[in-house]
Amino acid sequence: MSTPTIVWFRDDLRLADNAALTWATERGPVVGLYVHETVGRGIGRAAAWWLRHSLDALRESLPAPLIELAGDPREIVPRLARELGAAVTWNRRYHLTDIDAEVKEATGAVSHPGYLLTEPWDVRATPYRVFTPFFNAARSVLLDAPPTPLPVPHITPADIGPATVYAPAEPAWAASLAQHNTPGEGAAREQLKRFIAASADYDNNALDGVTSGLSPHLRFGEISPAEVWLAAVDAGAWAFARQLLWRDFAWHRYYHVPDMATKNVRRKFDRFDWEWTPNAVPGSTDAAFAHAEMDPGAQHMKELAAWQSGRTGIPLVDAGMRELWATGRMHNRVRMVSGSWLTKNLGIHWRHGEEWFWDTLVDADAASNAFNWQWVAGSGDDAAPYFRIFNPLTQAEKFDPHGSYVARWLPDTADYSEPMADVKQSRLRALVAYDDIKNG
Ligand SMILES: Cc1cc2nc3c(=O)[nH]c(=O)nc-3n(C[C@H](O)[C@H](O)[C@H](O)COP(=O)(O)OP(=O)(O)OC[C@H]3O[C@@H](n4cnc5c(N)ncnc54)[C@H](O)[C@@H]3O)c2cc1C
Repeated sequence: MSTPTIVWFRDDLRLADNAALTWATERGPVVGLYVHETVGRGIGRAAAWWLRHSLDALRESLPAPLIELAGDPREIVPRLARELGAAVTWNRRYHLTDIDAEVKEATGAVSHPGYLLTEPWDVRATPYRVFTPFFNAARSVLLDAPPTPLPVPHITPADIGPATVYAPAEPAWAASLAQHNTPGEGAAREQLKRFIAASADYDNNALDGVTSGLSPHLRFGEISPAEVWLAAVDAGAWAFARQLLWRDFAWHRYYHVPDMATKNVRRKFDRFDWEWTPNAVPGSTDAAFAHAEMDPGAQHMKELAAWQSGRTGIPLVDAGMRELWATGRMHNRVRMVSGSWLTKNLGIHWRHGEEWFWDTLVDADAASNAFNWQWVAGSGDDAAPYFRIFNPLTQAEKFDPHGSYVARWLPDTADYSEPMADVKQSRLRALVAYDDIKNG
C-alpha cells in the first residue's frame, strides 16, 4: 500500500469542498488528525461543546481513522508523521501561523485554502482597512472567478489500528446548548437549505427577522464559505452575501493585526480612561486574566457579573445575555447593543466582554470576536465612531417593537432589577472620557 497522508483537521470539519482531504485522497490512504491544542489561547467552553459534537459527526462520516490528541502540534504532528511514515496536509488558518510554519518545516506539509472566500493577501496588495471598498473589490474577485467547490472524495482509509480519542468534559450548561444547536456537516447543509428557501426575508436588524444561523457551522468549517456564497448568489441574497464578506474582512484584518484580541487597533485608545483595564489588574497578563486576584466587591466587578448574567436592569441587554447563556448564540444587533452598554455606558474595557463572548458563544472565533468587539468599542478598524453609543431603549423600540424578543428571554420581570446606570447620564460620562483622547 502507498504511504498514508495525515489530514490535520482544524477549522474544516467536513468532507465536501475540503481541498486538503481531496489532495490526500488523490495520493493514497488517509488518516485524519485533530489536535486539541494546549498552546495559544484555549477554546471557550461553549465552542468546545460544539467542537466535541462536530468531531463526533466527522468521525461518523469520515471513512478513515480520526485520531484525536491533546498537546502541542509542533511536537505531535511531526511525531505522528514519523511513526506512520506519512505525508501531512491541511487547510490553512489565518492565525497561529508561526506554529503552522514550524510544523511545515518539520514535515514538508502542503497547505490549501478554503476557510475564507478570499485569501488575506489576494484582494489587494495593500490590505483594506475599511469594509466598503474591501467588499466591492472582494465581490468583483468572486464574481470574475467564482469559487468551484470540490465534491466529497472517495477516501481510502489508512490501516493504523484503533484511533485514539480525547474527549474533554462538557460545560455545565451543555444540556441547554444541545436544545438549541446541532453541530456537524449534515446539520450545516440542512440549515443552509432551510435558510436559502427563506432568504428573500433575510433581515439581520429586526430581532425576529430571518438570518442564516450558520455562524458556528462556518466557524468550525462544517460547510465551506464557497458553498454558502454560491447558494446566496444563486438565490440573489445579496444582503446576506455581504455579511459573509464581513467574515472575510475580520479575518483579513486579524491576519495583518494578530494581537487584535488583546491590543487596541487604534492606539490612542490605550489612553482611554476605562473603569477597568485588564492589564492594570495585578498579576494579570495579556494572555490570561487573573480573575481570582480581583476584588469581587469592586463596583466594576459587580457590574461585569450583572452584565454576564443578564441582570443590568436594561431589558434588551439582559434578554441578549440570557439568550447567549441559554443557546450559545446571540442576535447580531443585540451583540452590538450589549457590547456598547458594557464598554460605553458602564465604561468597562472591551476585553472583558470579548473574553465572556469567547467563553460562551458557540460561534466564537478569534477574528470575528476580537474585530467586532473593537468595532463596538470604537477602538478598531472601520469601527463605529466612538460617539455612536447605542441607546438600548430606543434600539428595543425600533427592532423589537412588539417586545417579543425581550419577552422570550426575560419572562420574569416581576423581580426585575433597576437599571445599574442611567442611560443618558452614562452616555454623557462616556463622551467626556472620549473627549480626553479624541485629539491624540
Ligand atoms: C461584539 C460582537 C462579537 C461577535 N463575535 C462573533 C464571533 O465570535 N463569531 C462570529 O462568527 N461572529 C461574531 N459576531 C458577528 C455576528 O454577530 C454573527 O456572525 C452573527 O450574529 C451570526 O448569526 P447568523 O449566522 O445568523 O448571521 P447572518 O446574518 O446569517 O450572516 C451570515 C454569516 O456572515 C458572517 N457574519 C455576519 N456578520 C458578521 C460580522 N459582523 N463579523 C463577522 N462575520 C459576520 C457570519 O459567518 C454569519 O454566519 C460578533 C458580533 C459582535 C457585535
